[in-house]
Amino acid sequence: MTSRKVVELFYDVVSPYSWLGFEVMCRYRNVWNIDLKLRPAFLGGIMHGAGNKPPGLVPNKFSYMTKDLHRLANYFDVPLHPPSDPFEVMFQKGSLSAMRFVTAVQQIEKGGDKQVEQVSRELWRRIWSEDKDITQPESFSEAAKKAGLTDSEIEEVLKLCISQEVKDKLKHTTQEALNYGAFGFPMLICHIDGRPEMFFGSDRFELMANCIGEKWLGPKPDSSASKL
Ligand SMILES: N[C@@H](CCC(=O)N[C@@H](CS)C(=O)NCC(=O)O)C(=O)O
Repeated sequence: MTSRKVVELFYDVVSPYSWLGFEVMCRYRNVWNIDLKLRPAFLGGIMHGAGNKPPGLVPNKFSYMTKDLHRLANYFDVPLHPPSDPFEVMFQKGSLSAMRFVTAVQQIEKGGDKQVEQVSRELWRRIWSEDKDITQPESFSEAAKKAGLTDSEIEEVLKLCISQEVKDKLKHTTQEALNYGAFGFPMLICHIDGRPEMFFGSDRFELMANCIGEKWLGPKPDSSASKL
């Protein structure tokens, strides 16, 4: 039996704070004694289901977040640059089809989650670094190609992502996040002694490390400290 603690990361590529949390967890997955599970979900469904509103809709929060994200991009060393029209990108175009695409990638990936990791990263790069579209099939193809999927895998995923099976899977994961108490992303669930402990945000790693008996070594832990 493994002694690794299971840590689930619920995220949506529309969320810049999720990108930060995602990169940190990917850096720590071989440093901490954890089994990281990537849980792509739909932030719009979380907001609706939890009766919450995106923080960017409050003007003062929006201008604070713009500065905050600039500082955090440097601190975490993630190439985050807001799109020219964040409102259009986040609230009009949204991420439903993108998250169905990521869900479909997870569905076809057998053994590990390298492809889900790379495709998620490429979609974040498009929306939150390069100001590119993440709603059209051509955009998904480009992201998946950069992530290393073959042409036939991309064709399969593009078919799968409009299927009822994938729509239901994304709904189900989003509902699981709500059941854990989600009201926003990123959300991390640490399974400690059979109990799920929930952490919200990319700014709770020090506390989370303390709860799982690990050390927070800053945003870029030396991978030579790996326990593997
Ligand atoms: N303090 C958190 C903020 C995270 C955050 O604002 N996430 C947004 C999505 S990008 C959200 O879902 N917010 C819900 C809320 O603040 O209630 C962090 O540093 O990561």
